[in-house]
Amino acid sequence: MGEVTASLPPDLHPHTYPWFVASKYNLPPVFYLDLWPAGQSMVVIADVGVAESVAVRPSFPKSRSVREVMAKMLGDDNIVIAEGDTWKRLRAMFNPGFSSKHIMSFLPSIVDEVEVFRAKLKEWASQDNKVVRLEDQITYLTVDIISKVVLNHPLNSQKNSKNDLVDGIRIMGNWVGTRSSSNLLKRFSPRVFLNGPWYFRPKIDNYINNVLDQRLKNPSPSDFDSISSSGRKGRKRNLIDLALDVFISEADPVFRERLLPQVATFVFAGHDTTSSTLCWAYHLLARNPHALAALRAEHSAVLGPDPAAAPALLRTSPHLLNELPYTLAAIRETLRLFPPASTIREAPSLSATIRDPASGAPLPAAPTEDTMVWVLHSCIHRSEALWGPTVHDFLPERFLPAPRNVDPRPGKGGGGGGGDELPWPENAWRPFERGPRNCIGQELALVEARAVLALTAREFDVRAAYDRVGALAGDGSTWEARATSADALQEVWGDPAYQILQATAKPRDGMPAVVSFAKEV
Ligand code: HEM
Repeated sequence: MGEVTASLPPDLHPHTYPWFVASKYNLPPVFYLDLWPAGQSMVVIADVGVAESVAVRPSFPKSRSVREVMAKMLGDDNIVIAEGDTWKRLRAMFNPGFSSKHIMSFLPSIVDEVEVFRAKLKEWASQDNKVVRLEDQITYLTVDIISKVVLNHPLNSQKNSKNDLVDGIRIMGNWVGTRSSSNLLKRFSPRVFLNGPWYFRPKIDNYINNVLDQRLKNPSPSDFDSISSSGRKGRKRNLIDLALDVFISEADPVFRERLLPQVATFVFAGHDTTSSTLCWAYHLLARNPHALAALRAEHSAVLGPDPAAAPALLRTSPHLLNELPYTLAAIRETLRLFPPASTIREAPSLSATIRDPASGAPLPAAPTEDTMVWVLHSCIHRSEALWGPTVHDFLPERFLPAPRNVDPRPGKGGGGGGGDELPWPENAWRPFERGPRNCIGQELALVEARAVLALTAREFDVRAAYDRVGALAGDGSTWEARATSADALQEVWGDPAYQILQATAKPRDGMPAVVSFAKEV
């Protein structure tokens, strides 16, 4: 392990290391990793069949370490860590609010927020070579969107980035990264205490409580009308309305107390993974001109030649978002290469339920007491055995239906026009996990990501600029506390952009980037 860590950046996300360990020692797709004293020992699951028998049938409970962190950050019994009947009731209450039809009814509000972001891109592109922290900026966009979807509350953090909710959630994300750091000095530094939930949770709770008070006093605000996906005007139901329905029908006396952690969880889980995904999408598109060209061509074909007319068109014809298969494929491919999350479970004993992936025989004794059972998306998504020799390449085509699911790059088996069919193994794409505890917000994430790319990718080139990270020193971002040391190794898979742990997996240093007006690719 020491040799592997020495060859990688010290702040690399813990979910990336096992891939390198497995490759170096040619390990099977299920193996133990003992990280003591730096962390809890774990069973790494990089086999799709075994992943299914941990997360899908049956679906084992979330691991103790995840429960502890999430409870501290967002409150006990929040939907991500709740189990049994408590979880079932919450999931049933909120599922309808995340159906694709329901999510599409929010598209006009999403487009409004993307327009604010688009104006900012325009401003940055007009300033010669300005460097921005892309992750910060996209987070303001995604947190504003989730606040509208959950609470119908305009956070306006894109226009004024400071408020207790956004600051608190971001600084606590930092706390998660530092408290799990393999650097023990960092892990036990006073900063960990000061940036932790002890200080920020009350602020976050207070902010949400104030919004909830207003909402509960006024359950039917007049600004609820929206254009539905069918084009009809109707009343949009925020997640909070769905919860209110249950409150009214069941007269639940502890409703308010239980609602707070759910709202905090939706705001947290609903912005940060989507924001990283968009950073990676811009980055990968910039590095892969063939994909950027195909994406732009699709936008022109479906949304018309004038990018400035696209926001109005999407507001009145939300269904057009479903006619962008290449854009969706590009987002799926982004999530394959840079999955922002995964699932860590607690299984009583793996031998009781799972079979050896190679022989199909029951596993020999595989004790899992006090062990994290980690379905590792970063290993499954980068397995050459599953995805073939192009596993590290960005090829959205693999997610297109036949006959378009071929490698389009010259010389790849098709005599200059592409030709090799790209594998997409069943169940091996699992960024939202699968089974009953899969991501409730996946439809929202995919709608948001498509809307952002559809309304910005044609007009702007957005490029990571790690060589300019110094220009961001002193910018007051929460990223400053985690700035990568200039002496440290700064590349993984030949890319200066790699994932670090900051609540979820985020691009290091918040992805310094330069925005310019689009050139032909
Ligand atoms: C690209 C964006 C996203 C990714 C990659 C992602 C990924 C995941 C994953 C892997 C899980 C399973 C976690 C586990 O088993 O411990 C999960 C669960 C969850 N996600 Fe997401 N997520 C995304 C966006 C969202 C959004 C927009 C929301 C909106 C509120 C959301 C809300 C949740 C919730 C509430 C759960 C827990 C569901 C349950 O246990 O019933 N996520 N997500």
